[in-house]
Amino acid sequence: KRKEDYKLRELRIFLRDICRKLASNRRFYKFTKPVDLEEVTDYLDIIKQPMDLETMMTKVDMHKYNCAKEFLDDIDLICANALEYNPDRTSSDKQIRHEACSLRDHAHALIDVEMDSDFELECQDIAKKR
Ligand SMILES: COC(=O)N1C[C@@H]2C[C@@H]3O[C@]2(Cc2nccnc23)C1
Repeated sequence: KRKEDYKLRELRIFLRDICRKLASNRRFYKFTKPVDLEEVTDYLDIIKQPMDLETMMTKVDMHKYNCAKEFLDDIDLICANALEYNPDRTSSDKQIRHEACSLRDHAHALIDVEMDSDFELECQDIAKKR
């Protein structure tokens, strides 16, 4: 329906801005592009559903997100993947796990601050029907 499509267009504009802010934060550099599978040859043995911020920006443009919760589910996937692939008590693993938790918390905080909660509830109703 036309009114629903206007709401989803507003959601896409909002999600592109969130994605841009996260991808421009140097702390989240490791999460901006897919893990290089030629460099990290065992990555897909461990991580069954890779995700990154560039892929998420493409998904926004392809109308894959019908509410902010679906967007945050992919942010949570980026974080869970990093915790799973980098579990050791080495400083490098600890650092990427910290960065992943920071990405997750920043994303949820940005959406809670900038998103009208009634608007998200309307989007979640649209998402259920699609
Ligand atoms: C989201 O990013 C990650 O989970 N990782 C894990 C990989 C292990 C380590 O760091 C990553 C990239 C990399 N490339 C070459 C050699 N070693 C590494 C980034």
